[in-house]
Amino acid sequence: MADKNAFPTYRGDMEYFCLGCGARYDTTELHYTCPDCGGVFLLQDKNFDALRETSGEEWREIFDTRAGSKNDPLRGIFRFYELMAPVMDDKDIVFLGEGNTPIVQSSPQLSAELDGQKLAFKNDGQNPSASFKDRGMACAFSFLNYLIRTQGADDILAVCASTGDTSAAAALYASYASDKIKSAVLLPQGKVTPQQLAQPLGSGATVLEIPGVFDDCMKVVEHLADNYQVALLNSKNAWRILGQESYAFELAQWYDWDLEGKAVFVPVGNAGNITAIMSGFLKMYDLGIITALPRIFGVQSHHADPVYRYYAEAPKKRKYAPVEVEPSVAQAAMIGNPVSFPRVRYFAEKFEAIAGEGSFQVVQVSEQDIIEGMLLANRHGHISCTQGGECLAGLVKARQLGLISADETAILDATAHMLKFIGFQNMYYENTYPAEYGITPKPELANMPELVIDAESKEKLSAQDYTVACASSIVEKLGLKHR
Ligand SMILES: N[C@@H](CCOP(=O)(O)O)C(=O)O
Repeated sequence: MADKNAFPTYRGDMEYFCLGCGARYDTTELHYTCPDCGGVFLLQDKNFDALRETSGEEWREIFDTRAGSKNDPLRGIFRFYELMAPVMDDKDIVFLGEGNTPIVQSSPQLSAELDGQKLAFKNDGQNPSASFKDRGMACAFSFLNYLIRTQGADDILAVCASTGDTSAAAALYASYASDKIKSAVLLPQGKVTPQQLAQPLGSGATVLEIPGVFDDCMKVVEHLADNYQVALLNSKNAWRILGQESYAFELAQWYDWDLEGKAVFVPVGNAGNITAIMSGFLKMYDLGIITALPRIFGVQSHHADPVYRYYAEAPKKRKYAPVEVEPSVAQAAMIGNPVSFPRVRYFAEKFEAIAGEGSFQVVQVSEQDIIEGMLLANRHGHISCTQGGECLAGLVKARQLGLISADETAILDATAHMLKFIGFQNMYYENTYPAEYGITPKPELANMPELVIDAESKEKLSAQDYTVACASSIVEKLGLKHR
């Protein structure tokens, strides 16, 4: 019987593997891109075969037992330690409560509105900085701690470009992990929500802005990482990808490791998340922990859709090209040149090789569909961000295209907390969208506060009469009946 509190004794031997030229590098230093060809890296465990000595059933039991662990390093994403980044010691692991986010079944009414579709949201906005990025940061910062402990690394400046979630997460974990780590974040001026902007400021990071979009910021931090001593915390950093694989592990565990008839919808921005999710499912499949892969649907807005465009072409005609983005309410995915595109292509091929054609698809949705997807979900008791709304819109689109049936359970990735993106709801209700979004609010969906009594009337009333007048006005508005 596995001990739920025992930190694993297994240690992997991780190496960087370049998807461009196949070069391999050891992990004694941080790499982001291949020094030989500039390609992106994946991290692979040279000892992975040793994990096959444990059966799928035994792994399931180990992870189920650890789910009840009272040992902090194992309480979050690192309960799947052997599958992720098995080089750190327990003392390296940063645990801020990330992971274990719930999968909430859709309300019966929402399912009925969607023609009987089975669906659920995985609420990754319930992570500490209110987005899925915390999964990746927990892993990447734990690895920085490992470098500090094993190699005496000191005075680390963690940098990232961000649309808002990555910077919030990087700043939070940097402020907690070690006094040897400082954080600086680079944001596209005016294109990060006020809530997201407040997060790195509150965590004490240096917050820098430039005019432009996320893609411009990404190029700048890539330049910094190529030429200066900084630690890049975007998902180009392959340690981030490993942490984000935990989304797939948790999802499988939630469904008791049975993924038959499941389809996972993921918004695609910089494409690190869909990469990690596919990688996670493939690892579990490889080890017999799951015996069926779920189908994967990437979703992109028509205002930021390079990955959709690529897969819309017939396989032989496909040619990747970045796009110029236009304003998007799915602001976290407003990215025209996703750095993880080569990783998506790599894992999508593997998915299709195992699960066949149709196991990986990308659908495109409109801005109008995205915001109304969010509003629809939240009116039925969910806490979906605009990216969750994008997934809902993607599900509707997939149904329209006949790509999914009502009986398949769609799990939608609500990547962040709705409150981070609440300004987009307000703009819809107040009908204040700039024309570039291409959104026309439906007046019947608007919901605004109603003043019960004005300040001038209040002035003229005694305290008791004021209470009665307010109550009378409410009675009239709501049509209440006497008891
Ligand atoms: N939407 C992201 C964009 C950067 O993504 P990353 O996963 O590569 O860090 C953000 O929140 O900044």
